[in-house]
Amino acid sequence: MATRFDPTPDFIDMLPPDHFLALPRPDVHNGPPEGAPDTSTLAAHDFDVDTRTGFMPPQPPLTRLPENWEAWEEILDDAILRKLQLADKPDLTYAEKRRASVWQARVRNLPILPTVELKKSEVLLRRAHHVLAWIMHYYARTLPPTTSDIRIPPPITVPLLQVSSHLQLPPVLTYSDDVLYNWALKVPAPMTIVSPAPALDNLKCLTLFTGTRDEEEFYLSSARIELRGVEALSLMRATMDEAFVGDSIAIKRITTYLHSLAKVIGDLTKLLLAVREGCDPQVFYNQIRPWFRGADSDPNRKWIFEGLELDKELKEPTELSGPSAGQSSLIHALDVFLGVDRYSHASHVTGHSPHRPTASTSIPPKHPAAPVPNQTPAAPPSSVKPDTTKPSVSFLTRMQSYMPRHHRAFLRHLSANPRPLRNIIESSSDEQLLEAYNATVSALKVFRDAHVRIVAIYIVGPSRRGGRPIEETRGTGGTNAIRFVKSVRDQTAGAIMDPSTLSS
Ligand code: HEM
Repeated sequence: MATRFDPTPDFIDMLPPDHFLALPRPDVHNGPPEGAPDTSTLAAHDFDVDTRTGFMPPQPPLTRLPENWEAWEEILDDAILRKLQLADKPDLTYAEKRRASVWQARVRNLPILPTVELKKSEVLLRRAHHVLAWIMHYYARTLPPTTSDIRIPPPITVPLLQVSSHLQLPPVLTYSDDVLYNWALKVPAPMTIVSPAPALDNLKCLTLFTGTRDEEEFYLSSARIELRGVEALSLMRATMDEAFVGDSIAIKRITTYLHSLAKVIGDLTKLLLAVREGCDPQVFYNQIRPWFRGADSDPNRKWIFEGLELDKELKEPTELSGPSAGQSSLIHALDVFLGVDRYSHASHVTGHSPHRPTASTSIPPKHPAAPVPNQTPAAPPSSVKPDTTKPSVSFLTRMQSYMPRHHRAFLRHLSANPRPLRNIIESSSDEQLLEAYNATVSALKVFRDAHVRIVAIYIVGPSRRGGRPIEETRGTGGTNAIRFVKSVRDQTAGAIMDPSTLSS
């Protein structure tokens, strides 16, 4: 959001103590000495949020690691080339089984490549996480369903856990691997000093499990939402600037910004629904989605990370949900900015079925490298019955630990806004401002209405055809899918403000 520049220690000293550039970077491992700026990424100082591409990187992500790590790239290429199939595919042939087992043996025989040199570059680390997590999901999902445990071999465990620890991400495929850092331009951009934002129809993906257009469109629908959402981020920033001024002109401007924000959210809804144009629900449910499943989706098999003893710094991972767009920082940012998060992220919105807890319900949300952010006090609307399941951390809060650490820091910064929007509305007694706020929250609720429809089309419908009961239909993030997305939608509606809350 902030313009990029190169802060020097002198500059840092001149900043007010609460300025975001002066804030400590609590989530950086082995960071710079106290008081010195962190230059571990080009964009560290602006939370890696770009004015043109938002939470997506401004340059297309790295497509291949340097030669030292070519063995990982090759084994991923090989998985794609062999067209590896899901082990629980109903009509799996002998040849397909054989291809998978030969590939798995290659993975087990890989050398354990050192990761020290990767740690010099955020871009290398991201690509390494992408490649290793992709290999791990290929490996786990091609193991015969009869295998008692899913054992991840040391050549994957050791580097994946090292890289993940450095990035402060769980060692599993995340939204950043399959959306944020999984794109390239179809037609290369013209050479200019500042590259323009990619056009929404000029994107393709780098890595796919199935090679289908359906899978590519599934990831790209989120990528397009991220890019269209950039205007939302700039409207948030403009609103926060006006809130600082706080006079009647500022209130009028905020009113206009909120109406614009409602329109942007309307566009996000259209982009979400457009996933139906390129991604077939049956293909999604039966061929694509099973690749994403993390440990949460394996209640009867344990995931065992072999080789932990080879590096004493490594710890048994606890956060192992599959990737979910619930990890999109953009949607979280909208929630936080609008003050909807105290409803949608409330601790009872866990997404878990009370009678059938998932593996993750027993996992405390304490991935050491990815701390779960503080909870805002829950304020559920009276019409929504709280879920009585145990875990006290909401699904959405837990999903923040799967986001790139700079984006997590951005959300934390946004939550610490000293002039929260709802307070401004309550104290302004301005009916037009209230109307604009409610229109924006309603637009977000409409987005979530559409999302409920998408989950019904892509998960509930196909699962019914397969004869599985709706109550057992899980999201890749481990939630009881339809029940959870409906609950977040209802909580969003609960944030609409009653005119009687205005001070007279
Ligand atoms: C075929 C397309 C999609 C399907 C089937 C789908 C499915 C789901 C499911 C099952 C969940 C529950 C959480 C979990 O266990 O993973 C979820 C959550 C979520 N999804 Fe999607 N999703 C789709 C597309 C998208 C897109 C394009 C976005 C926008 C970036 C999005 C944003 C979210 C968000 C923000 C949540 C958390 C709940 C909320 O805040 O409302 N989804 N999705």
